Amino acid sequence: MTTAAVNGATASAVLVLEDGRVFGGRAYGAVGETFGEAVFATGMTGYQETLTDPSYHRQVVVMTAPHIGNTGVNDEDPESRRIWVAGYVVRDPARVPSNWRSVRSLDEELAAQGVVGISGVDTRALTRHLRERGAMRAGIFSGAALSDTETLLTRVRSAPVMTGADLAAEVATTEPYVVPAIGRKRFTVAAVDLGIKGMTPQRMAERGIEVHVLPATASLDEVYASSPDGVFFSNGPGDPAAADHPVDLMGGVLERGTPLFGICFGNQILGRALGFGTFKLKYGHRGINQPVKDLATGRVEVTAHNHGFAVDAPLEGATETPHGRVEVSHVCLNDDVVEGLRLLDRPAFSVQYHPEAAAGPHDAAYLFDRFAALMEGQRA
Ligand SMILES: NC(=O)CC[C@H](N)C(=O)O
Repeated sequence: MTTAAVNGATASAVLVLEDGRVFGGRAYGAVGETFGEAVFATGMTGYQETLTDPSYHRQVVVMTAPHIGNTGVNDEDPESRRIWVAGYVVRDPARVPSNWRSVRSLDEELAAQGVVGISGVDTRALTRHLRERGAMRAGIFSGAALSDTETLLTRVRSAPVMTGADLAAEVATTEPYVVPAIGRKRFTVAAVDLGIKGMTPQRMAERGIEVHVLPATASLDEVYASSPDGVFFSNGPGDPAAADHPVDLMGGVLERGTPLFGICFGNQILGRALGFGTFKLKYGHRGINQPVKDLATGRVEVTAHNHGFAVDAPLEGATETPHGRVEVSHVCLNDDVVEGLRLLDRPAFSVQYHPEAAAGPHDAAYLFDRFAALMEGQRA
């Protein structure tokens, strides 16, 4: 086996961070090399949903939970058609997966999909490093890709950065498709796919909504082709500051006054469409137990998050925008980051977190009901 030197010891795979820190481990999943932004995710469960969330495109995901792969891989839990993470970092992979739904091991699945990973990493030290220094570029190298640290570091430092990356169209559907309502059809929604997770249209379908999922590049005419009762903007990868087309598209929807709902990237797009800026968080929110406060009710929800950027808006009071007044509706109790926006003069709102909860707690499922109520209200 090819080995590389890390702190005088040998390793069959290395993780090289752009600031020069190197972690040794063993090849996990596919053997080779990969580059991306190193970020940590704290969910104790739901690794399949994490791996297949298109918002993780171009990111090297570090799992803080020490045992990964225990329940293997099943064919029901993926949130999209493939694994999107650019690389995967774990401490202690399951040797023998065990679950009634499991059809193969995670190691096999990563290898089959060509996802380069590394195991045996001191993920606590790595997470503390990323928390202190911030998310940064990284490379994982194993097999023939191993080389001296200087060479690998030069390559990591020439990989693309996340800031300014316009990635939605790389992961979104290229063809429109329809997710039928379950039971009686009550509403039609046009959903702009910026990297949508499969559970999102599912949660709408469960509420009698027929969802017309459209490519990220859809025009305003295409959005309105199905005569929708509401328009939805999904989660997705990349920097919202680079997502000019979705911002323009949303501006058109706001002008028409159609009920509007956005999740995660969709919240950042709403922020921009209203004239707010967005900024990069030092290390982001990625996990399934983040406390969020609904400022209108004072109620605290435990929620799923996956975001590295945030909207820059005042937490208190209403702000005048070209589309009427807006207020921050939700805030993260860990760090006061904006977690939701609500327009006061238009039927439009969005959240930075994940009410579809795949994986994660279902505290925020009421937001899909709120969207249905907005559409009901417009009809009356
Ligand atoms: N899950 C998402 O929609 C993520 C949005 C954006 N790419 C961010 O990292 O903040």
